[in-house]
Amino acid sequence: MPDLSKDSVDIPKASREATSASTDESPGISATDLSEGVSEDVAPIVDEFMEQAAAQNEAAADAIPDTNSKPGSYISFENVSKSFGSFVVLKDVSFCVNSGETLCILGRSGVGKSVSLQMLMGFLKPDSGIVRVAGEDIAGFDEKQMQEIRRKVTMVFQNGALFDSITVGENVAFPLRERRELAEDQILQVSKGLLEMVGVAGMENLLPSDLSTGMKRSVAIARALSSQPEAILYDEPTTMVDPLMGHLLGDLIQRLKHQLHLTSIVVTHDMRLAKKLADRIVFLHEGNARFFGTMAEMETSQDPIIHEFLELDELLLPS
Ligand SMILES: Nc1ncnc2c1ncn2[C@@H]1O[C@H](COP(=O)(O)OP(=O)(O)OP(=O)(O)O)[C@@H](O)[C@H]1O
Repeated sequence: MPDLSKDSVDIPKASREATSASTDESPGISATDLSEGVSEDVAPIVDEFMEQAAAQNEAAADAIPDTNSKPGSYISFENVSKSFGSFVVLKDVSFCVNSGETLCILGRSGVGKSVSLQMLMGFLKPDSGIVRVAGEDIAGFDEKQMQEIRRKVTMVFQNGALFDSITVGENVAFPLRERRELAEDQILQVSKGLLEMVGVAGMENLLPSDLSTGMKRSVAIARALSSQPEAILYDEPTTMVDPLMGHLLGDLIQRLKHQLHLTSIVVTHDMRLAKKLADRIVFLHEGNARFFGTMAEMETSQDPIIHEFLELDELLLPS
């Protein structure tokens, strides 16, 4: 099996405290289970690539400084405010995501969900408050420092944001080529395997314009994985796709979390997805983080605004 690591680092097995609040942990699953269904010729290299990513993510979690003797959050908003002119979008908003956990950001249209993601990526700056990513306060970061953060935290946009003029395979290979750590044949094998893993096998030679919305999103996830990120931010991953594709994308995000110890933030209107994925939820309403807690806590909340939101969802999407 090829040694994928340029600087072969002996990463210690993570000994950190388990911080996940979810009830569906799958401790028996390893990174290699992700390559189930990947063709035999590329499975070994994909397994090794994924094991390397999982080990890096465990080491990254260990590297987050503790806060008050507790494991620190990988991502947090601390009293963040953001306005455009006189229009206040976020007012003193706080929430956090621990390493390996999934946070879902919920709320009606226009409450600042996408603005929050853009601040985490450094595309927008907060007016006040602290935005912490990978444990670091990024408020004062310049573009070069943000590029370093974007190596660790990547975003999957609604439209996939693929490069239109190059093939699907080249899109997925792009981050691998940039890193210059693999030989060309290894790059092709990893790209092929990642596409098979996310359910779009054999599409390497197509252009993004040949794909459906759901397929573009799957390819965008494969491209995100090829950069071995520590965290992925998903903007409305199941919007505008059919229920089956939505289900497949949800399952994929879930498997990546468990098998790669990926930290995830999912902006969604899809309560079924939130129920499936969220360790915690932040519910934005009129500029405030109206609720921050688990789905079970949200469902038993006495807050009339939360009630109304959940009831409306039941009406629109009866189970
Ligand atoms: N760059 C910008 N300049 C001015 N206003 C902006 C900018 N970006 C976002 N806004 C405004 O901020 C508000 C929040 O936008 P945002 O896209 O975060 O909403 P959202 O919660 O993601 O909504 P949706 O669920 O409809 O996508 C909106 O009123 C939007 O018009």
